[in-house]
Amino acid sequence: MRIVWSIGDPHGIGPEIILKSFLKLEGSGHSFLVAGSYRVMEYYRNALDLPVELELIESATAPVRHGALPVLSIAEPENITPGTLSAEAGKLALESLHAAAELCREGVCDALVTAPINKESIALAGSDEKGHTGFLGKMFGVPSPTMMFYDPVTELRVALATIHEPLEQVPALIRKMDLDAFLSALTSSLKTDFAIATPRIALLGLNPHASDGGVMGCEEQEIIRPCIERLSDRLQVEGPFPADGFFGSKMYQNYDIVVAMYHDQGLLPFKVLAFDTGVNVTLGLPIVRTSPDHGTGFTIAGKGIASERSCYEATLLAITIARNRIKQTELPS
Ligand SMILES: NC(=O)C1=CN([C@@H]2O[C@H](COP(=O)(O)OP(=O)(O)OC[C@H]3O[C@@H](n4cnc5c(N)ncnc54)[C@H](O)[C@@H]3O)[C@@H](O)[C@H]2O)C=CC1
Ligand SMILES: NCC(=O)COP(=O)(O)O
Repeated sequence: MRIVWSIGDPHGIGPEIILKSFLKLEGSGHSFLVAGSYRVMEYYRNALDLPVELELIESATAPVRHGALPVLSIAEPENITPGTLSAEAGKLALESLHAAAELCREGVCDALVTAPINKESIALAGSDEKGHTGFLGKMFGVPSPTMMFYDPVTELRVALATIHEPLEQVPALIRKMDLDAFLSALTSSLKTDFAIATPRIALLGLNPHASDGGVMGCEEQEIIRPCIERLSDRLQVEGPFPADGFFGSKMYQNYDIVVAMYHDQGLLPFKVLAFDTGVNVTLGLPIVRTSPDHGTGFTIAGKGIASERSCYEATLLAITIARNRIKQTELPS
């Protein structure tokens, strides 16, 4: 497989975790490429004294010296200042993401692994995107890709019904969204990307205690429960479960995936359980995209102490999903 890493925010820990992941993956039989900036990669390689040979390439198909990490230069920033917000950094992050995704669309690379971007820096660069998921959704004409997190150690999977939305808008969005279509698409993606034939899905409630029969809120009775009933003969969906005890009691172990109604409801427990090893996956895109589960880590950028584990796991998962998709296309129809 050929994997492209988009460089992420050049002032964050992205370049460092890419370099450290490459040291672990070089010799794995797969090939790797960074879309971003040679100067930035060289800066972190030198500052952190990481023994990676870099090679500047003009095109993604150019031949590369054995053992070197090729870097496709998308832009070369004037200033590299770890831990700072900047429009130039945000612009490079987005341009690298676009170029890397194009390489996957063209079939030059088999999967995209994105290093973290900083949402404030991309806003300074003039973007109104809230992250990779929305950016890639627009780029590939997929209106609502699904954000899912996977921990390869515990096999915990968490998907989000709503993603980067202000909390006050969540109930209206849950009412407005097509939850049936969301769950059907989730089931299909788990089949193709994770080879789970009949995924068992747990839906969390929106309100405290899943509203205790309507005592504190009504979305469970009006939206979530009817959806589960409608789908009961087609999909394995259960709930709505009270969110507060669901993870602590390990109920999640009875399911292939947990659907949280909003960002922090799902990601808070996920990151408590799996921060180091967790992976962010975008489901529903024509290309394979994974990412570490953490952000740009500005307070530790340039210090050499960032863990590459999540980026490494994201890269392994991207390879697995790319393989699973190929296997699916080879199945008799
Ligand atoms: N995939 C992506 O592009 C993501 C981007 N972000 C963005 O990143 C920016 C910073 O977000 P924060 O909320 O501060 O989260 P963060 O994940 O960057 O940092 C949270 C804490 O975890 C630590 N940390 C993060 N990654 C680490 C690693 N690999 N090794 C050791 N320690 C690590 C940081 O030092 C900090 O103490 C924001 O703009 C956010 O929106 C956040 C999550 C994912
Ligand atoms: N909380 C997840 C996150 O911020 C990453 O979002 P995305 O960049 O994968 O859309």
